[in-house]
Amino acid sequence: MTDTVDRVTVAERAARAGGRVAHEHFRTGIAVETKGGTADVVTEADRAAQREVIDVVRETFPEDAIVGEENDELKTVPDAGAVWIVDPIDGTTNYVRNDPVWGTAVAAVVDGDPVAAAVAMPALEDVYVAGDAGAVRNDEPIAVSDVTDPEAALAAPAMWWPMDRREEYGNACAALLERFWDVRRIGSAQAMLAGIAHGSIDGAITNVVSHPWDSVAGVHLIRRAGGTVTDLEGDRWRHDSTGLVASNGDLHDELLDAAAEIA
Ligand SMILES: O=P(O)(O)OC[C@H]1O[C@](O)(COP(=O)(O)O)[C@@H](O)[C@@H]1O
Ligand SMILES: [Mg+2]
Repeated sequence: MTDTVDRVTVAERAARAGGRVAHEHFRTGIAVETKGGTADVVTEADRAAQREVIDVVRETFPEDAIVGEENDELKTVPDAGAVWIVDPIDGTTNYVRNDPVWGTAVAAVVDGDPVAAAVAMPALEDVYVAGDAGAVRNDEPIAVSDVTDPEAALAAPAMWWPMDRREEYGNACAALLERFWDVRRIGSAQAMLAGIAHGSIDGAITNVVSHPWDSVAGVHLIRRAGGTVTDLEGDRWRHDSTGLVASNGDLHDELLDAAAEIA
């Protein structure tokens, strides 16, 4: 039986490998497809990168379940057992518009609890890893910000609200702008959560149910970097929670207040 340290090593190896495949196709004019007739975009690079991630995971953990954004992998996280969660390109809209803010996210959970995570951002030459010891970027320890004054803080409306919930999206932005210095929206949820983990962003709110591939790796990074992630009630966030409130810890109550105004 392999242990948590092996899962951290494999998460990093798989994210780097998937990210390498995606990066080979970056800024090459790859064909852009849409999912379900919406502006939700996908490319052959997403599918190829996911296959690469899964191949690397399977070398060491052939029996574990796999949740993945693309293809016909599982779409929800089983409650029991060891599971890998893969977003081959988080920020595909950025990717197809030649913006370097996108990443390959890999998380490992056991019985619903994250034990390892890695987010590779090859176009920025950054790799984030969270394991038992803490969180690192390019092997250097990272930590959440020490901003305590809301009026000096940067916060993000997180994830995505469908067209029939745009009023809530507006409410989230308004609630943040009333309290904080400014908002951030960078187009990749995992990159944004990694931003909270390394201190470039101080918090984030949403009232939607996040896709596990958009959230679990980044949530684990934030916790390992000293931050806090809860649901809208302030209870510990899980992959199936409704809503997500992430922060550097000090600003958490202020962010919970903002999140309560979304709906
Ligand atoms: O909060 P941010 O950084 O602006 O990004 C949010 C966006 O990132 C995403 O995670 C991108 O997802 P995909 O590119 O994997 O579809 C979306 O859920 C959301 O639209
Ligand atoms: Mg995604």
